Amino acid sequence: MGYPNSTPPMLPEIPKRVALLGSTGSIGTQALDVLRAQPGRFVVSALSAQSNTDLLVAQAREFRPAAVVIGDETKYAQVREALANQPETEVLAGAEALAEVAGRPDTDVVLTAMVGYAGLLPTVAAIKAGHDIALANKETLVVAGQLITELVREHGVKLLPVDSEHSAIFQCLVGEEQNPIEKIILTASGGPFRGRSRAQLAQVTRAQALKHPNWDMGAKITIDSASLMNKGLEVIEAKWLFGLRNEQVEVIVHPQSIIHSLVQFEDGSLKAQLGLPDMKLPIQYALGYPQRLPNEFPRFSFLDYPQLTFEAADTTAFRNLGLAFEAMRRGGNAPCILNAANEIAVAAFLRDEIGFLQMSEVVETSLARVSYLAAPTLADYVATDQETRRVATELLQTARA
Ligand SMILES: NC(=O)C1=CN([C@@H]2O[C@H](COP(=O)(O)OP(=O)(O)OC[C@H]3O[C@@H](n4cnc5c(N)ncnc54)[C@H](OP(=O)(O)O)[C@@H]3O)[C@@H](O)[C@H]2O)C=CC1
Ligand SMILES: CC(=O)[C@@H](O)[C@H](O)COP(=O)(O)O
Ligand SMILES: [Mn+2]
Repeated sequence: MGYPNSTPPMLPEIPKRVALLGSTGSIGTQALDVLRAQPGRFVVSALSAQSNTDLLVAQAREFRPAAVVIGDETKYAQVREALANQPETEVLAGAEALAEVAGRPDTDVVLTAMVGYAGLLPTVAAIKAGHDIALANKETLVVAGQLITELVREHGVKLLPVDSEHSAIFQCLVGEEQNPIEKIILTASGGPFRGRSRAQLAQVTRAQALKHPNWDMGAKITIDSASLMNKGLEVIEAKWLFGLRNEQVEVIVHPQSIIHSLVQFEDGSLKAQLGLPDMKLPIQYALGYPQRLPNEFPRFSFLDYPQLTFEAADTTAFRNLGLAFEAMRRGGNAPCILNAANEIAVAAFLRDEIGFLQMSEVVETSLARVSYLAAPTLADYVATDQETRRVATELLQTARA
């Protein structure tokens, strides 16, 4: 007996064409592992990196996409030369080329695995071209959630979450189309500094912040996890992905990162998705959707995790989570300001220029200083991002002087 109305999983007749933007990063390389393990189901139409030319070239040689984009234009010649004997792969450079490639017609789904605000314009181009989006780049929805979700509806494309919590919620919602959500509960690991006071957080180092207890991720998101800004960004991401009112999104700290998130329906029933902390599953689910593809990923055992624990998030010590909730409630361009200021602050922390707590100060002051817009256009978001980066950079310079 199978499920009612079920059909057996079948190989698609034509492989799905995947444009993988940010292919050299943590999500990008894991996505290529997923594709490699599913021969015949997927082909890679495009790959991109910002500066890691060696890995981008190696990936291009293996996957033979129609296009590769190197973000850093000074590295164009190096990539072009390395791929000179591969005429089927066009080499391009720069941010505009990335958006142009994201909108090419030789693609079915664009996996946005680049980090930061840089995800916004390629995602807009991909949606306008009618491509489904496998969204790892949460900053896109934080910056411009309303605009992106309107574009998604207008162009009739799918917005498939890759972020583990949002994938969990998405998986819980399959088959529940008739049933409104009462609330969602996003789980947070609490990061490496869970339980620390503000006085203790003032002393933590970059090296400590880069050691996430459960996940191996890129540097920016790892710092965001340590400061709980990651959870704040995910709250805003969830609001837009699932069409929720602000008060329908909650956060609970769950240090083991086994329950990836939960949905509560109007009858009080809670559904959760569980698994080991491994991004390959949400990446594969988004790319294979609606199919669950067989794989060899390690399996979860309850006996290895006899205790799954929960606690409240400390928004006094971890100011960023409260700031993100405030930005979500203000709406308009406030989340865009939050995001840009945070990107500047995290980069400064990673350069050892500011302390851990100063990151929240930069975000809070930027939110107070940059002009608020209630109904921003795409051009307004671009301008807000630039203005906030200028303000946040000035704040850092003043603090150093
Ligand atoms: N890592 C994870 O487990 C998870 C990540 N995410 C989200 O996925 C996204 C990617 O994260 P992650 O893989 O960890 O990040 P990484 O830093 O590991 O990788 C980022 C990728 O984006 C490229 N890149 C960097 N800057 C730019 C730019 N300005 N324009 C275009 N491309 C750029 C990098 O190229 P290069 O290598 O050349 O620098 C690299 O390919 C983020 O939005 C993150 O929040 C969400 C859930 C989990
Ligand atoms: C893997 C993933 O989705 C990350 O966003 C993860 O959620 C980070 O963990 P915390 O932010 O909960 O520490
Ligand atoms: Mn996440």
